[in-house]
Amino acid sequence: MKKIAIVYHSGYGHTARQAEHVAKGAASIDGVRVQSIGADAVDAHWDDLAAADAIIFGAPTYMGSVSAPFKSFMDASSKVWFGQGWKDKLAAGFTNSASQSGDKLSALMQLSVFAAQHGMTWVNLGLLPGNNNSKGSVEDLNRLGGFVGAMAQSNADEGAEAMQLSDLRTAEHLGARVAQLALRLQ
Ligand SMILES: Cc1cc2nc3c(=O)[nH]c(=O)nc-3n(C[C@H](O)[C@H](O)[C@H](O)COP(=O)(O)O)c2cc1C
Repeated sequence: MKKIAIVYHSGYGHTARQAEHVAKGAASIDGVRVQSIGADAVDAHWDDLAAADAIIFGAPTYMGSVSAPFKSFMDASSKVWFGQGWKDKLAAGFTNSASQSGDKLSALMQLSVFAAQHGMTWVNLGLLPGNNNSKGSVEDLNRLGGFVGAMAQSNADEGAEAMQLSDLRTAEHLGARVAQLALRLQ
């Protein structure tokens, strides 16, 4: 069994829903066990992260970067960094924000640099952009056109239940991709 951990923060539930779909995608692959961990509850789960084959990081984009509780988790992980305890594990990332762009790429770049500092191997989204030609639509997978990780956009005046299904399917794709790659590294 390959172990996939998802560490995420969500202030208002949108990124939590995105995380659920990353987990759903990973769990759809045989031979994989998935564990979702709230970034603010990580203290009970350092051993689980040490045992994981892959860790997928997720945070909402707040002020053009990952949210503060997620950054606290990043800083707390420096204890692991000293011993390079996550070296060569797979890593991937996802983020969600209100604007179509909203500087989500900045948050994903933070996550990928974070993974690199830990010596992890970054898994990109592996999808061509959707909704970028005259036949495209918001229903397209990867409609926001990210490459580094999975993006989702949530209207500022709506709850997580109103999130775009295409963004949730894109999250599922990322989870499944990480699980498949983890299995390839037997
Ligand atoms: C403090 C704060 C800062 C935010 N900054 C951004 C931003 O930089 N770009 C953006 O598009 N949306 C921004 N938003 C909107 C959130 O990204 C959006 O509401 C998101 O769906 C929240 O995810 P969550 O429910 O998982 O917390 C911000 C929201 C808050 C509360």
